[in-house]
Amino acid sequence: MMKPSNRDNVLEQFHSIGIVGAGNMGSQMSIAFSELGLNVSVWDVNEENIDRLQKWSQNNKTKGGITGFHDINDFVKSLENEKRKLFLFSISHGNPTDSVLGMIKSNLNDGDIILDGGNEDYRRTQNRQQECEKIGVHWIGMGVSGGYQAARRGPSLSPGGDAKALETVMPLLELYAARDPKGNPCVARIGPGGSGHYVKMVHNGIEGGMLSTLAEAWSFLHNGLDLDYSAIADIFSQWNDHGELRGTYLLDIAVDMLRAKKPSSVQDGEDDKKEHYVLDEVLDKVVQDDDETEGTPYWNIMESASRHISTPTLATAHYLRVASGNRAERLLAAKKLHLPQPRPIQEVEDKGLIIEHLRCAIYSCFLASFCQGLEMITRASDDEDWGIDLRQCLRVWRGGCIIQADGIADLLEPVLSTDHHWTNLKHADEVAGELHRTFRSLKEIVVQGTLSDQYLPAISASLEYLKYGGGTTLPTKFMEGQMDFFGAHGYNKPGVPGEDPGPVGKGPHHYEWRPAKEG
Ligand SMILES: NC(=O)C1=CN([C@@H]2O[C@H](COP(=O)(O)OP(=O)(O)OC[C@H]3O[C@@H](n4cnc5c(N)ncnc54)[C@H](OP(=O)(O)O)[C@@H]3O)[C@@H](O)[C@H]2O)C=CC1
Ligand SMILES: O=C(CO)[C@H](O)[C@H](O)COP(=O)(O)O
Repeated sequence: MMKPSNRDNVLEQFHSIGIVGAGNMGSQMSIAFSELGLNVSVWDVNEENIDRLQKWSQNNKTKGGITGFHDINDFVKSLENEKRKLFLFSISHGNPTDSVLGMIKSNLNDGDIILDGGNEDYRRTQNRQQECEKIGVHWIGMGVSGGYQAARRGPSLSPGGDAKALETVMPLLELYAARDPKGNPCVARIGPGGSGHYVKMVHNGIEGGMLSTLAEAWSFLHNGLDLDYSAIADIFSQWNDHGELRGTYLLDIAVDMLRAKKPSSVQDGEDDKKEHYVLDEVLDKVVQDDDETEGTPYWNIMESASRHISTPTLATAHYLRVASGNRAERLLAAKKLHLPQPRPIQEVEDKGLIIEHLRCAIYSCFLASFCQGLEMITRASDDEDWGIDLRQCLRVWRGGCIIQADGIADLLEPVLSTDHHWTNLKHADEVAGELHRTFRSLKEIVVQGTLSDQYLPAISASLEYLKYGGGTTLPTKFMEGQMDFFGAHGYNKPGVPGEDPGPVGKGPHHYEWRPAKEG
């Protein structure tokens, strides 16, 4: 935990910060930094956002104060008195970020630092780093996790970029970041280049796998076991309290979400003394990405495919979202397909036992999501020479972020604390032991769920991931034969040294399975 004297030292170095963007995240970051004692200047292309924040600041005095600007040049000028200007961007990724950089670039000086706290494709981050380097400015791609509330009380941060610039800003970031249960700040220097944004992208991939698994579990309990929201909230609360799923942020918020009720209005067709669950006014459409407002799950899929990492839980979670987003198309397909809908599981002898299987299955899927994500990070770090230490990723994810899962972090911490270079976490005895132990439950849930037509995309993808990711004789033997038949792609032979198992590489053998007809 940072001592008060350290805090004063930090504030001696950083008097002010310029925040670009006053939307969900930027507005709360502005308040947080002014509460820490910095003078906050803030600009947003959307003037209403600035006016709203300015009004808040007039009614709520903070230590440092907040000054909103409509004019971007005045905004940059307000930071001129500092030894170096420090900016924090929190706006839409891609072209909007490029356009704002373009607007302020001529007013930047050698030594200025820009923290990009939005989500971003790491390659675009690296392009900006190169562009800024030419004028001595440091662009740091910084993953920020925990949502708008954490942006105010302290998020989990994964900054990546120039080592010296990172060293400069770390004391301030440590002051701002969330704390883990031991009081350590959830921020670490991830590495050079776009490594920080890469790690945040993977965080969001794991987040997707966990979100889908939990949504499927909620539906299983509600439709398959006929439990009401209040009963499901109680179950989630127990799971979050102790055992392998303890300290899982998404379970924690699920409990409150399942209990949230509001008065029904006359427009709802109810009399105004009645209440309804807020969840019941939420449609099943997840539209981010479908409407181009996000990119992280999509980047995850592209990344895992291009780096040859099998990430079915993360990918399938995203495809569920995509299918959910286009509800009109889905409803039309439903009319044509006439498929059975999720229904109560028949002849349940022991509901408690199924619920316990479900708990273990969720744990297995969460663990599978972490394995897939961490494997992506290792591969990218090796390819890009980033030297990412997985322990630091885990440290950043210990508190304040969406994928906080104390039980899983406690399992992974000793594994990652060894010097072993983990390219595949299923090779770790502790992880493999847990995946083995929970496998039967995972299978049981997929079987029971399939028989009663539950939705199980991430859960069944995790089961298959474990089956084929740890399989000894896959059906791909047949696939490889067919590919050699039609494409002369070559194959490796069983039991031949250098081929079995051999490196990942094209086999030297070809067979004329059906000799071509002459003439
Ligand atoms: N919400 C969350 O939980 C988290 C979000 N993030 C990331 O943080 C960033 C901000 O997210 P959030 O605050 O939720 O988003 P908001 O939509 O609330 O805010 C985005 C801001 O960017 C502005 N913007 C859009 N286009 C441009 C442009 N061309 N030039 C300048 N500004 C522009 C928007 O203005 P306008 O209103 O006019 O569109 C808005 O003020 C995103 O990159 C997001 O991925 C990261 C972690 C968590
Ligand atoms: O970054 C986040 C959380 O960590 C944001 O909430 C983000 O908007 C989530 O959306 P997506 O799943 O589309 O990335």
